[in-house]
Amino acid sequence: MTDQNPEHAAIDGAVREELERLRDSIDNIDAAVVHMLAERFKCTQQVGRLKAEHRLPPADPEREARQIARLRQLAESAKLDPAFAEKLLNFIIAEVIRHHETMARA
Ligand SMILES: O=C(O)C(=O)C[C@]1(C(=O)O)C=C[C@@H](O)C=C1
Repeated sequence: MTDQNPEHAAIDGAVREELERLRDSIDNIDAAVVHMLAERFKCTQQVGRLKAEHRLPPADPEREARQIARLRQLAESAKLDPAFAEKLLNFIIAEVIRHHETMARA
């Protein structure tokens, strides 16, 4: 059944506009996240090279513990779920360690 009420059509239009505006912001934020991650990986690539050259272990669990504690605090003050922030950092670091291990083998 189609809605014939023109007032509803106007509301739908406003909702669609609001959705589009929010999605534009989401797309901008996602682009910023990708660019920031790319910069982070450029840094960790250099760390990986340094570690491989000097035979240092790919992972540093003490450094990770400090990063996680710091990020959880930042998340809390930003009203972001600290558990989510921790999971995200662990996910990123796991990928970095994988890269470091590949470099150490090369
Ligand atoms: O700081 C280091 O030693 C790194 O190798 C970088 C990094 C990170 O991605 O932040 C990755 C692996 C380590 O376990 C700790 C931190």
